[in-house]
Amino acid sequence: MEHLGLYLDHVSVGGLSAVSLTVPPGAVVCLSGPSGSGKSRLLRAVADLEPHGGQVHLGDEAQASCPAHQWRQRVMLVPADSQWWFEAVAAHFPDRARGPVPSALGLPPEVMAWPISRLSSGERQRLALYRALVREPQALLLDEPTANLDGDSTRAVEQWLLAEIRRRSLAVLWVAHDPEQIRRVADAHYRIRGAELERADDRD
Ligand SMILES: Nc1ncnc2c1ncn2[C@@H]1O[C@H](COP(=O)(O)OP(=O)(O)OP(=O)(O)O)[C@@H](O)[C@H]1O
Repeated sequence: MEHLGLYLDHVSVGGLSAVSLTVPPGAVVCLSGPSGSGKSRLLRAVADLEPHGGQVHLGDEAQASCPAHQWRQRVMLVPADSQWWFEAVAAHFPDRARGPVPSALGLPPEVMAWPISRLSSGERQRLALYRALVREPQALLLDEPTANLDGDSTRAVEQWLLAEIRRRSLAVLWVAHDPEQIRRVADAHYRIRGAELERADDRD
């Protein structure tokens, strides 16, 4: 598969104006900022789920010239609260992914047979990440992907995600609050300050 970067060119949504940044293929760009500063809305704009100003490109393809459902398949949002439609976990996965889930997720082999209703928030979050990856996107938009996990699970999921991101050369925008996590996973880190994004120096 072709390796494509994600490019935001003067994207404006809500209180954020003119956000420009580049996410190279295989790289993680972290976004942080106060609660309510617009991180989730920015991800939704990049996923073409929210009206916005400016342009987003995946490689040389413009979001505006791509049908929304195709764009969202290629630039996939994993929201903080994942949505599930069917009763069983397996029904949300293609046949080829209904076997055992990766061991790094810390879930038992029978998880695919479980009803969605019994999943804990952390189990849902890990399965939502796996569901996104098996759909083979080219870019991932992760909204606090480990928010419901304990420290050990967080480390395991981070390592698994990073290995998949490198192996698949995915361009990744990753919203995170924890400075330690940002240090571990980010190739670049931007912080929202007021209406703007500023490059953060992680030694401060
Ligand atoms: N569709 C919408 N229309 C108008 N305002 C909205 C809409 N969606 C969210 N907002 C507002 O935009 C602001 C930014 O919301 P957003 O969810 O992006 O924040 P956030 O930075 O992700 O916060 P948190 O860290 O708490 O998740 C909030 O004040 C929110 O109430």
